[in-house]
Amino acid sequence: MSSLRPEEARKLATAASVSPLSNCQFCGVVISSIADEQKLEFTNKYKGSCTLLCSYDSQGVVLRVVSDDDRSHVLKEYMIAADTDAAQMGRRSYAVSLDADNLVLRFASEQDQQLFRKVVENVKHLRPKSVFSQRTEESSASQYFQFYGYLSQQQNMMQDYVRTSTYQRAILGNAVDFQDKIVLDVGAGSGILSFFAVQAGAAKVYAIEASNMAQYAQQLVESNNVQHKISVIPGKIEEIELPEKVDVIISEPMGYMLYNERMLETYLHARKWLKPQGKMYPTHGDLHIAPFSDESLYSEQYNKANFWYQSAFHGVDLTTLHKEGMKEYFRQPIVDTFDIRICMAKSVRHVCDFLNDKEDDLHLISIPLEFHILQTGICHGLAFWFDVEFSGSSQNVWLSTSPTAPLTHWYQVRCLLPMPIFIKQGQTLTGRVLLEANRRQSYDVTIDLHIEGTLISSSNTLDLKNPYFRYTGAPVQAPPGTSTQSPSEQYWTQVDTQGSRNSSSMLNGGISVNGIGEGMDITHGLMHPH
Ligand SMILES: C[S@@+](CC[C@H](N)C(=O)[O-])C[C@H]1O[C@@H](n2cnc3c(N)ncnc32)[C@H](O)[C@@H]1O
Repeated sequence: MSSLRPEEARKLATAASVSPLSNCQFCGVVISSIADEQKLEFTNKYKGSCTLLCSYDSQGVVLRVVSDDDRSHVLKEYMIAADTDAAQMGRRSYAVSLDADNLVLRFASEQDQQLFRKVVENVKHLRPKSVFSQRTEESSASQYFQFYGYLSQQQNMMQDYVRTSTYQRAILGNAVDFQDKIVLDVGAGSGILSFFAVQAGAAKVYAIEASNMAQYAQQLVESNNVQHKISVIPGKIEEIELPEKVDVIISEPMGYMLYNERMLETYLHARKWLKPQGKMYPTHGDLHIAPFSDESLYSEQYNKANFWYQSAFHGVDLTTLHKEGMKEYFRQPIVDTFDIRICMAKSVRHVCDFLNDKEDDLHLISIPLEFHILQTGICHGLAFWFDVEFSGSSQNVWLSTSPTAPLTHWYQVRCLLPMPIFIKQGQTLTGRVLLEANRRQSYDVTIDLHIEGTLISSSNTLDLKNPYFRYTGAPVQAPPGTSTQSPSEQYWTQVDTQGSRNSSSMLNGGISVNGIGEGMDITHGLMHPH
């Protein structure tokens, strides 16, 4: 029989996310001490069963033992501290060394034993590591959540008009999926998506945010008077508890090249809270991959590395580092935008199904490639972009980061080959992209390309965590060599030369235009020489 009140049990179960822990108690506990360690003989320490009263203080947990028959006075007081030795014994018992006593606590139920274990682990900081902390270096996580704790970073995303408006349209355009529903916002940030869910009629939104932004989200919730609808829960999705399952999960977990930040895993993890037939907004993501040709990008990187090719830089020979310099530059994925006509073949699409894919499917992603080359040229690497789709009951909405769509803060990403390959129209380029997740919340990206029927191949491994942000804001240039007509003639054709001819003849006829007229011979100035 458990004496733990339901709300206390819940708090203990969520020990990792609730701080400070509240007090709790276990009754019906039989306490034995080890009489003979060799023979594993136990003697009852106290007559009958006892109640353990646990209360937290700064040093750990104070454990008071009272008899179940007479609770009026404390039989013994122990301290469970970080260095307390403790171990589970079977399903209902726990061995613990407290002061000079080696005790075995036999609990009334398995559940009690498990909850007690959480109490001990929490004190000892031995609580089982969450999925998130298992896969993430501590330094990476703290830097990551510090970044998202800045209002300016949330603002940066919120001000991506294409992104934010598309989310709002996807949610409001499918209000039927939100009306009176329970919603989970994974990585709520400022809470903007939670507000959209409320606008669409949600009954309740759980907004989970691991960074300090959770406090600001709470302020926005209160100042917008929706505290009865939006419940901000600070913490990581992998570590928090919800009081109920949800109908819809909303999130914006996409990083560069879709997978950077590894937040998609968090999004998939959150499905443990989704009711059967529940909805995911967005529902799936498509990663597009295409071979590209861009000599100017290639030579820009190559020439930067050539700095290390100097044999007398201020009198110092740098050339020994040239190879490493080259490697470093070519390990950086390039983040910027481009004209899609640099792509030499139709993109290959790799789908991530947010409703069905498993979290660990994203640990190693292998994407086979087959491109049918549309234009002869030098392939300098692979270009990547992604789209996500919100499959709603009323309508499907797409958010695209394609070079053919309006620019977003995800731009596009290109991975260069240090050794580009010449390929002809009609040839087939095969190979694969391998995305290997790392503990820095990112991926090592290996690209392998091979021209079918030849011995020509090229490969590279890049570090997605350390991209080169190349975007300058300058308008995208058409790739050289794409004009099939005279651009000069094309320009003048679209200018209304006929209109200016008409006005000049009117001037010749003596009619004043804009006050310029009689007596002034300006006709040749208005005429086009043909
Ligand atoms: C790309 S931002 C999106 C913020 C907001 N939903 C929006 O659309 O403007 C992702 C947010 O998720 C949070 N986040 C990332 N991983 C998380 C996790 N495991 N648990 C909770 N929050 C997380 C980050 O701190 C960040 O604020």
